[in-house]
Amino acid sequence: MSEQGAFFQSDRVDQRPMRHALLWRLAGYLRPQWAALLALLVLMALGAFLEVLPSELTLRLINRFMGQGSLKGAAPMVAGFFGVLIAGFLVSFARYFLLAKVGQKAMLDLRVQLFAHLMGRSTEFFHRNPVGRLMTRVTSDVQNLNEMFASGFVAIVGDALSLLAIVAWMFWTHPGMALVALGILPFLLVATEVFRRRAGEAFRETQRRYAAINAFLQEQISGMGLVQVNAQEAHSSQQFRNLNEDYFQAFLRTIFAYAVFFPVVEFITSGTLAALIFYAGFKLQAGAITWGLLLAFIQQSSRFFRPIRELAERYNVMQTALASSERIFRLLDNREEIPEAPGAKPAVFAGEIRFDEVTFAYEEGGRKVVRALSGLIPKGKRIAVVGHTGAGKSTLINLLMRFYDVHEGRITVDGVDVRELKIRSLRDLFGLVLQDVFVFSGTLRDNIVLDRPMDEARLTSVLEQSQLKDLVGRLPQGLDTQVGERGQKLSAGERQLLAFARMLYLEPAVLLLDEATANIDSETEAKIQTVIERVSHRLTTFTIAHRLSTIRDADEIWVMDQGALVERGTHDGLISQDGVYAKLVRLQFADGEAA
Ligand SMILES: Nc1ncnc2c1ncn2[C@@H]1O[C@H](COP(=O)(O)OP(=O)(O)OP(=O)(O)O)[C@@H](O)[C@H]1O
Repeated sequence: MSEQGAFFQSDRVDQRPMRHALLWRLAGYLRPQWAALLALLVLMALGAFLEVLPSELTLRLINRFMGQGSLKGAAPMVAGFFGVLIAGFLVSFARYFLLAKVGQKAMLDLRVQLFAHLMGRSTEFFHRNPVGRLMTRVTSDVQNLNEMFASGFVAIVGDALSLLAIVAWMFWTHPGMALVALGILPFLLVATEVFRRRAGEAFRETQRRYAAINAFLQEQISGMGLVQVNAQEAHSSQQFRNLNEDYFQAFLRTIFAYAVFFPVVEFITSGTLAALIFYAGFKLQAGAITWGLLLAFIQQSSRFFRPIRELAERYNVMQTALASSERIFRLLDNREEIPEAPGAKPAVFAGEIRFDEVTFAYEEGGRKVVRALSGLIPKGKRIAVVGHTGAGKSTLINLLMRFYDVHEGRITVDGVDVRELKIRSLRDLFGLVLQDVFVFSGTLRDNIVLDRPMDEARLTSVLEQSQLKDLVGRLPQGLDTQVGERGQKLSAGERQLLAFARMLYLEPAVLLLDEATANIDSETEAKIQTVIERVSHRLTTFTIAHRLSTIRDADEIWVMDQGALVERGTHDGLISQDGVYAKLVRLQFADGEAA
């Protein structure tokens, strides 16, 4: 299956989800706005009443004044007629505004809830769910729900009230004529049902194709550099073209269904009008009805068809929205999170962090990435981890920070299992500097301080310590320089220095460092080394080292191989052992790096 195919598959939901449960849950988002909903109901009832009133007035005006051959005394009725029209306008305005407000407010709550929920998911969850798909949940799926609130739920009640008012008026005025007008119903229902089936599937297909275009765009634009470097432009353009062609075809099928449905409804409507006039002709001849009544009936009949036609359209909107809500609720029900023990304690690090026979695999029953690893990180010491690519070094950081939980063994901070500690306080112990530094769009200052309280003195000292002072001095707007999305305006080395500044501002107890392997010029490299030197005198450091030259002074070096700790000791000790570490050093030396 193609990637897009997989995307559709994963986004496809049962078209017949448990509707009642879904609707009930959705209604929960409207419940806090019960007062506005009540007002809407009143407005809709009023609107339905105001819709039949003009016909009643027409009937009376014609019967009374056409019969008497003069318009004397008609002024109050005509004024009343205009009054009703103006009131109808005002009610319709208030109804529209309130309806949109209720829908948007519900969406606001849902989007905020979704984002908060996303922030609570585990790292594993994000590894398994592509960004594009999660974006769709919070944006277009929520938008579909808005359609449902705006033109679904509440509007259906409005349509039903209108229908009720019209039918009631018809029967009250002339039951015989009402029955003729209602004779249209079976035909209209059959046409609507056929349309609903045809258009419904085409409409959902359009939505899926549109989601695929979004997902493709998201991926391609984020990876545009790679597309251009690998001369993939033509291929990508073709893929994009294919996706759009699919969307176009699906859209045409939807439009076809609409294009057939509306003329059919017009035809049925005209037929009914003809029947009504035919029937009324006999009645008029017999003097059983008046001209006014006939005209008022014709007026109401055309109003009567509108809500029915709209109910058919709204059905499709409801279907799409239900599918979206199913996906949204599936996300909201996702419980993949790192659990915090009920009586979790705040983390205190005064002595040591210990890995105790730790074993871990990323997937249940999968390959063990860390195997029975034991080791000690004493406060104030420098521990370095080395090993081949994929040996499991970064995984140790993931476990320390509790992005994942160990499967066997335990990790303790001053003797307390990390699973017994408050997650926030555990993570606050660590200052993380990874190879791939994430920079948010915003200023340099925002990126260092993040959401922590602003402290100018501390910031100045941090700039000094992290060797960022020169860079800030060179920039025309200094700390207020916008760094661009993902920090594009900074070099890899500058981003590293920024990560150090961010970490130092946090004042953590332990520095977790995954050394950058990216090409950094020797001047920046030297700066980074100076920062590390300074920091390591104050903090406990746990470094994943790629350049072995940088860890000669480490208090202990852990050598990992396929998840296991195979050697440990100081640089000199390990060199004299002439084992794996000595071999790694020789290899790097041969590669041209000073060992
Ligand atoms: N999220 C993940 N899901 C599944 N497997 C993973 C995940 N992250 C890492 N792995 C696998 O776990 C193993 C160890 O990865 P880890 O990142 O710890 O290695 P490393 O020693 O840090 O490598 P490098 O030096 O290249 O950064 C690798 O084989 C990797 O493919």
